[in-house]
Amino acid sequence: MMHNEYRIGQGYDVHRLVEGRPLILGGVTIKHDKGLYGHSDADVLLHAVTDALFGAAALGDIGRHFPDTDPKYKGADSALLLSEALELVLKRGWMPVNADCTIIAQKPKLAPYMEQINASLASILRLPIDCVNVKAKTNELLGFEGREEGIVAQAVILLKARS
Ligand SMILES: Nc1ccn([C@@H]2O[C@H](COP(=O)(O)O)[C@@H](O)[C@H]2O)c(=O)n1
Ligand SMILES: C[C@@]1(CO)OP(=O)(O)OP(=O)(O)OC[C@H]1O
Repeated sequence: MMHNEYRIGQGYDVHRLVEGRPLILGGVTIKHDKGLYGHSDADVLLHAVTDALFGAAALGDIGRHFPDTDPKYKGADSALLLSEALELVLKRGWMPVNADCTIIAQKPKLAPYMEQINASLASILRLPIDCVNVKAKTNELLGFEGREEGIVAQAVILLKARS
């Protein structure tokens, strides 16, 4: 039984930028000389969105459901993990209303990829395109993001009771 009709959740993730890895953001491969390091495909945006989903449904966090000690998740496609997270949330009686996200990346310029990233995220979340918004910011050369040592993603998701 639902006590509230709506729930909000937020997610955060960071991954290191290293040479010799692809850069995948929101399920989209971005042309760049470095990529994100992780046990999985290190899709920092999808990890933040997954945590926002789990948070809104009070289901814990991504590491609880998909532990980084499990060889099963080595090189895992984070789009599949987010789809699994969505199934759990739907089974709990919730459905996403909208998602709003920010990627903090000094480089590369993400504007040319934004339409594709939004479409990819909307498809994984099974939401209309106008219910998903991804923004990009540099960090004005400040801190580890500004030094291009890593990329951060933040996400907020609203859930609505299905019944
Ligand atoms: N990796 C990025 C970062 C930013 N953008 C776009 O540039 C705009 C200005 O960013 P500032 O950090 O200088 O405020 C931002 O609103 C994005 O449209 C980008 O495409 N890729
Ligand atoms: C999905 C997982 C699985 O190993 O991906 P990682 O690449 O380890 O990324 P991180 O955001 O550090 O933690 C989430 C993990 O559960």
